[in-house]
Amino acid sequence: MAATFPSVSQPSQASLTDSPPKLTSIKALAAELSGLTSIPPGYSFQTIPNIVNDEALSVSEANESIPTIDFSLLTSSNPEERSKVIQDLAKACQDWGFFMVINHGVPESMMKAIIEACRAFFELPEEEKQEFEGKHVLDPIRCGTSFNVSVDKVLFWRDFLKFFMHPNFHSPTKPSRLSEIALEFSKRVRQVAREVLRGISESLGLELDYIDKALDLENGVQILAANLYPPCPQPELAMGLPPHSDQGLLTLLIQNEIGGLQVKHQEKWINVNPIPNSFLANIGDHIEILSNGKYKSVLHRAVVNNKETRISIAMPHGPALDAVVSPASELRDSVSNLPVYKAMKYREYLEFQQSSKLDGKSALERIRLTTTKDYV
Ligand SMILES: O=C(O)CCC(=O)C(=O)O
Ligand SMILES: [Fe+2]
Repeated sequence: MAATFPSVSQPSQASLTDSPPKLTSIKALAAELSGLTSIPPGYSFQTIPNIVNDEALSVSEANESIPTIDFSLLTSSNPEERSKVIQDLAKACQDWGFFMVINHGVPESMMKAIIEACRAFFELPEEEKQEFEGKHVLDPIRCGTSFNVSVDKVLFWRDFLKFFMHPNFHSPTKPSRLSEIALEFSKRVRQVAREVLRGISESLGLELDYIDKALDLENGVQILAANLYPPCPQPELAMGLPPHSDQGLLTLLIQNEIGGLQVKHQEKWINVNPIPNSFLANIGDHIEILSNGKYKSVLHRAVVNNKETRISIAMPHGPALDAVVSPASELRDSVSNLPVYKAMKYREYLEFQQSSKLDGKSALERIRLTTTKDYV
């Protein structure tokens, strides 16, 4: 659907004409607003509890305690090194759900090239980007603004481009170099994700290839989700992306040098500034389901700033669309042996999460089994 902004979102004191232009991206709106000091009311979370108000008070400046995983040790032939990194991974997943992956072997030049190619996509004329405006969450290529303009009550200060890179590779045809760069990059990143998932499998006490086989990762879904957050005149009132967890198994994220990602850890928002040339990895809802809650997906959000454009590229890696995900029987509670989550096809979960309001961990809560009648 075309993202025609509601009239409330038009800038009140802007030099816009009486019939407001059809703005389809926050990039276009930010350009319209240039030189102004306030945002349109349709972007203000000021009156919405728990979004920008009280939680902003507890932002911690430090990110040094976010764990680091040395990827090269995951493929080490030295059993001691391997067992140490599996323990590190178990601790990172249990304590944080987030970790930085270093020494992963993906060339830095490739990481920079994909960020620049996505930036070039966002800089295309609005009409050209609209060719790639998907209608359905499972459309292989989709760009737009906010999260889901048909359900977002307040709009997010964010444009996005999403495309499926696996099991079938898709990519916008413009700018011309994007497709070639994304194809090569997707293969390299997928190898990293699968190796980390093998490590996670082992760290849970499962067979190395348990996740791979149980969830048919040969046909696993790999998406590239590029996010653009232009400078915002009132960053304290707006939000790039609200608190949410990711749906897949493992997301690998890269970004330009501008901060904005915050991770919720022990009831505090922690600013994350990834180490250059690393991937920021996080556990998605489907690891929480598979591990029956032993590893939990973690809330994170993107805040905006008034100085520079931030670009991030999140690459969620999930099960195959038709894989049914349920808690591994090996990991169920040893006393009651009950699964905590309902079994569900990945496709259905994706449709649900992506078509509703992005709201914390509400998608996962929907399949949580809480009463004995749930089990019959
Ligand atoms: O921009 C960011 O750092 C966060 C992006 C994100 O959480 C997502 O795309 O799921
Ligand atoms: Fe996310």
